[in-house]
Amino acid sequence: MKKNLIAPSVLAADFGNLQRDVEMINNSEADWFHIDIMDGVFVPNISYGMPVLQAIQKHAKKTIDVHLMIVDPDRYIKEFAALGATNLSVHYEACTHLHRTLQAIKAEGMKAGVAINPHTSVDLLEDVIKDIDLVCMMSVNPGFGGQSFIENTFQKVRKLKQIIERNGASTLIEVDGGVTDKNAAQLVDAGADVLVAGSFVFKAENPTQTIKELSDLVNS
Ligand SMILES: O=C(CO)[C@@H](O)[C@H](O)COP(=O)(O)O
Repeated sequence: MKKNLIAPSVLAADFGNLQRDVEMINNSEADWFHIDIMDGVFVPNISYGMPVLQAIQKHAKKTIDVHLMIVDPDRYIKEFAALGATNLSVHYEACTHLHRTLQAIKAEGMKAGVAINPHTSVDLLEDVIKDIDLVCMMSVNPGFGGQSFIENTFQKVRKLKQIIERNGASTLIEVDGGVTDKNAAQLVDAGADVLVAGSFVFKAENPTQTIKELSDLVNS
């Protein structure tokens, strides 16, 4: 049976205690670190950039999954590779030559991801699906943590799973935004492989236990 993965979103961590929260993820049953990079242009918020990722990377002992919410992401592919990113996801809506961008990410030794906004149809990925290692499906409008999950995501995940299977691709489906214990099992049933959770983990009284419960819920 495949393992469904949990990726806590560091955006919801306590930046005053960042090393503590990184160690919490290291010592938990989480699988990946999810890192949100926002430029204030592609999305109406600015998160953090290279120096913070460098600080996280110094202590992180798991896969570093970087989600770029920036315009013209090609400019920074080499830098994210040098900073230790394992996966690099660019937004479909931010790329003019998506296929070329995916090749450039892979050429730097990273897994190539494509993030899609809630309004973007999964059908647009069919012709490039075999080149995508990971689809980061946004289940909120990107830019902020703590938003409510958009229910239409379930049918998008099902449809994307069909596209992946029809094309014999091995693309992982990651769902990002508003993930909780209320929708996690249904997302995995629909075909999701990776669940990103920010507020649900970091606002919990016991984040380590919450990660374990979420992982158990989708791996039982
Ligand atoms: O990319 C984003 C937001 O743009 C997400 O990764 C959020 O950080 C997830 O946070 P929650 O919705 O789980 O609080």
